[in-house]
Amino acid sequence: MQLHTYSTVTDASAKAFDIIKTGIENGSIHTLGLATGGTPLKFYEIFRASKLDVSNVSTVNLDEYVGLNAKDENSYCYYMEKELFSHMNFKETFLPNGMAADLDEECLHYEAILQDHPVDVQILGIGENGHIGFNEPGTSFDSLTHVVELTESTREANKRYFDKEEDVPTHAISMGIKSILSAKKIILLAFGANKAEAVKQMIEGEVSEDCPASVLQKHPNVIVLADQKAASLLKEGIARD
Ligand SMILES: N[C@@H]1[C@@H](O)[C@H](O)[C@@H](COP(=O)(O)O)O[C@@H]1O
Repeated sequence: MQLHTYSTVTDASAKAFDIIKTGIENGSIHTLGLATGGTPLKFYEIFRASKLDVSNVSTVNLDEYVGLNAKDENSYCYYMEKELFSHMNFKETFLPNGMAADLDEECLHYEAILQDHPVDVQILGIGENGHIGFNEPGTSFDSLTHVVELTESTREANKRYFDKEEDVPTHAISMGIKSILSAKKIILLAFGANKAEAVKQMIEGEVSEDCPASVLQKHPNVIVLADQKAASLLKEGIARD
């Protein structure tokens, strides 16, 4: 795992975009894995301002809430349209459908989409409890796309986006840990002091299902782009550049 620390979110996000831009321009990125949440907002701002030609690029998103439709401002589908897709010319864009009548069927369907669109670079954020996508602590490292019951801590952390806490969905569809690890390259963004403990567990902790992000230690090509606050609990002297 490589770690790069930056003094600003903008610098770290610009680095993430540079990597993506290079890959798209040299033809090595056919499918881009995308994430939602507060963390990648600056990255998307830089991305959409670039007006990069992405007509040969497909995207797959990590997750979607169950029960929110594409017009719901809190759905990840709405978020992606607003922050990125409506500004760009992607070939095709995929998210799990949280409104599917048969959610288990939708998980299989989404996994088939992933098989057809192997992810070249996956953008990831990290939850305060170490979750990636919506894979909460305890999720099997062998998991594929599945329906998740959100933990109280995740619902609490995400309630800032909703009018009322009871509006926060209780379930989501998420790519599994195994699905995420099949990406050829992973760029994890982590910003803010509230992510410092999760970043420490991810990088220095033992690889354990108690911290889903720790599984990234086993992936051969992971770059963590963190601000200094998120990296503040890491041991002095840990490799960084
Ligand atoms: N499902 C998303 C994740 O994909 C995201 O990485 C994480 C952190 O969110 P934020 O970036 O808002 O801190 O939690 C959310 O629940």
